[in-house]
Amino acid sequence: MTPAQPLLPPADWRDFLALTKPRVMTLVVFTGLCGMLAAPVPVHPVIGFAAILCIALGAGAAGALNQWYEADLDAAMRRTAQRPLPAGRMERQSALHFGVGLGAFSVIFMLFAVNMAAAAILAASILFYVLVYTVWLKRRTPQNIVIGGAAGAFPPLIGWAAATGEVALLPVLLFALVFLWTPPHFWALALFVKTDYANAGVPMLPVVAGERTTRRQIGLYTLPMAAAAVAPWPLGLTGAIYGVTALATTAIFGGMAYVVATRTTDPAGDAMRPEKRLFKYSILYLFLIFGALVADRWYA
Ligand code: HEM
Ligand SMILES: CC(C)=CCC/C(C)=C/CC/C(C)=C/COP(=O)(O)OP(=O)(O)O
Repeated sequence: MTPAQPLLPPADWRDFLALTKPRVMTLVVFTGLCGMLAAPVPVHPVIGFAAILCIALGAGAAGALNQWYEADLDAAMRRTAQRPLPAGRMERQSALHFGVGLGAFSVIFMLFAVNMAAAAILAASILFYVLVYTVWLKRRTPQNIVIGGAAGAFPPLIGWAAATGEVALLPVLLFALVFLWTPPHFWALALFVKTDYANAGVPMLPVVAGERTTRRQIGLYTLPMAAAAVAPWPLGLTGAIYGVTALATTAIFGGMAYVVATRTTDPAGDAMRPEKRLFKYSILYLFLIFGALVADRWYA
């Protein structure tokens, strides 16, 4: 008979918050909010608040279920070893119950307080992140983040659907923008935390295909991403505030991606490696471009 495992002390609220990956969630919520505010239909503030709350809770639930499933990987990586499960501050079961409960609540609340379309897309994005990305693809293929990254591209569609009850060309282009943005965003980071993924046995592109291929792929994905970013203006879906901001911020993104794509060695003395600069800018970029979308709708 094996001795009973000692029970962990009850986890702190901060540990439950950490399960929701709150820093990544800020951008997920922001793109959802902007998708909602860019819709041609004004939303009642209470409905709008409920929709954004549901996106935040749903994304948080997805983050918790991701951490429940991959506590072993998180334990093997320096960047993630201090999360509540690998650090031993929480039982795995607690993370599972928290994730399932929060996810179910977010979808049901969205259904009754907002509408069916928004609830259905929210449910799809939670399931996509947890089942398609985390369970199915992450440990199997370096294309994991290309396909699985679709989960993080849904929020602008959810926001739009919350306002209008349907989807349209503009939110589909916003989905495409975030979808095509994800590989440069993530692979830029993966270039400088490559050893972490190698240690954990996760087949991320720099580990499996090497640095040169990863750099080239970052450059390649940036081209259709730029097209998706700028397209709403010539298509007449937005005005010049969005168009000019998209052109300028995307040109900067393109320039940085070009440097990353064509760099072969890590030059000594470079204070910040180009891929680190691109990763940081990728986050600012989405904030700026989605912010411009709302400014364009409201002030044009
Ligand atoms: C499968 C796709 C993605 C992967 C694998 C990925 C991975 C990562 C990783 C590993 C980090 C760094 C550290 C961390 O905070 O855990 C990060 C940071 C970040 N990601 Fe992503 N990401 C993806 C998609 C997205 C999407 C769709 C968004 C939002 C639209 C996003 C927003 C952010 C933000 C805001 C940060 C900075 C967090 C901070 O300040 O610490 N990511 N991402
Ligand atoms: C609306 C909704 C349900 C959205 C959820 C989708 C979401 C939060 C997408 C962002 C993707 C993300 C955080 C990937 C992190 O990868 P990882 O899990 O491999 O990162 P890690 O190594 O830090 O655990």
